[in-house]
Amino acid sequence: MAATSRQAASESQDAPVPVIVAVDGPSGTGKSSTSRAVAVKLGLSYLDTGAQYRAITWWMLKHGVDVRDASAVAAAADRPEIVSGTDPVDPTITVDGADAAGPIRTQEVTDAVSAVSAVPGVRARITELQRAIAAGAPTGIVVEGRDIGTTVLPDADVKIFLTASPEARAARRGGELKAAGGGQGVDLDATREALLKRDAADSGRKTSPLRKADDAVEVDTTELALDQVVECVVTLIEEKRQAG
Ligand SMILES: Nc1ncnc2c1ncn2[C@@H]1O[C@H](COP(=O)(O)OP(=O)(O)O)[C@@H](O)[C@H]1O
Ligand SMILES: Nc1ccn([C@H]2C[C@H](O)[C@@H](COP(=O)(O)OP(=O)(O)O)O2)c(=O)n1
Repeated sequence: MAATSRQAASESQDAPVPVIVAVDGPSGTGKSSTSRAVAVKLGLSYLDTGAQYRAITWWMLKHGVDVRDASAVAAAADRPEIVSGTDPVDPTITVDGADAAGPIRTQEVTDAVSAVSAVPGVRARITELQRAIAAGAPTGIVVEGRDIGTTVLPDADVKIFLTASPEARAARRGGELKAAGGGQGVDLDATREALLKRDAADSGRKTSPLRKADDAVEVDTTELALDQVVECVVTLIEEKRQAG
C-alpha cells in the first residue's frame, strides 16, 4: 500500500500508522540481528529476505537444477512455495511446507545463493512476495536484505544501510562458524575472502545489485556494539514517526 493510503486507512481507526523500515548492507554487518531486535522493541513484523533467496536456492539444489544455468533457474523460479513467518521473536521459513531454517544455512547453499539471486526471474518472484508481506504487516515491518531501499520498497519510511570493515565482519562470521563447529578453529582470512567474493557478486549483478539508496542513512557498525546499533535505528524510526 502507498504511504498515503496506509496513513488514511489507519487514521480512520485511530491506529498508529504502520511504519516500513528497510535495512540493507553486505554480509556480516548486523542486518539480521539489528532488524530483529528493532522489530521486537517496536512491535513490528520482521522479514529476512536473504532467507528467501537461500530457500529458493536450496530448492534448486534439491531438485537438481544447475544453478550456473540462468535459464534453467528462471524456468523453475515459480515452482517452490516459499512462506516466511514474520514474528521477530521466532522468524520461520518453509519451502513446500517443509521447515527450511536449517538447510538454507549450509555452505552449499551459501556458495550458490549469489548465482541464483542474480537471475531476474527469481528476483521478480521474490520481490512480489516481499511487497505483499510488507503491505500486510499490521503495525509495520523491518525488512532486511540487499535491495530493499532501492528496489523492493523504495517508498520505505526509514532506510538504513549498514556497513562494517571486512575484518570485523569476518570476525563476526568466524565466531558463528566456530560456535556451529563446536569451538573448532576458523580460518579468518578465508572467511574474509569468501565474504568479499559474495559482496562483489551481489554488488556486480545487473538486476537490483547491493547498493545504498540515495536517501538511506549509513551506519558503520565496525566499532559499535549490537545494542548501540539497535538504539541508533530505533531513534531514527522514532524521529521519523514524530516528524509525521
Ligand atoms: N554491532 C555488532 N557487534 C558485534 N557483533 C555483531 C554486531 N552486529 C551483529 N553482530 C554479530 O555478527 C554476526 C552476523 O550478524 P548478522 O546480523 O547475521 O549480519 P547480517 O545479517 O548482516 O549478515 C552475528 O553473530 C551477530 O551476533
Ligand atoms: N534482498 C536480498 C537479500 C539477499 N540476497 C542474496 C545475496 C546474498 O548473498 C544472499 C544471502 O543473503 P543473507 O542475507 O542470508 O546473507 P548473509 O549470509 O546473512 O550475509 O541472498 C539478495 O540478492 N537480495
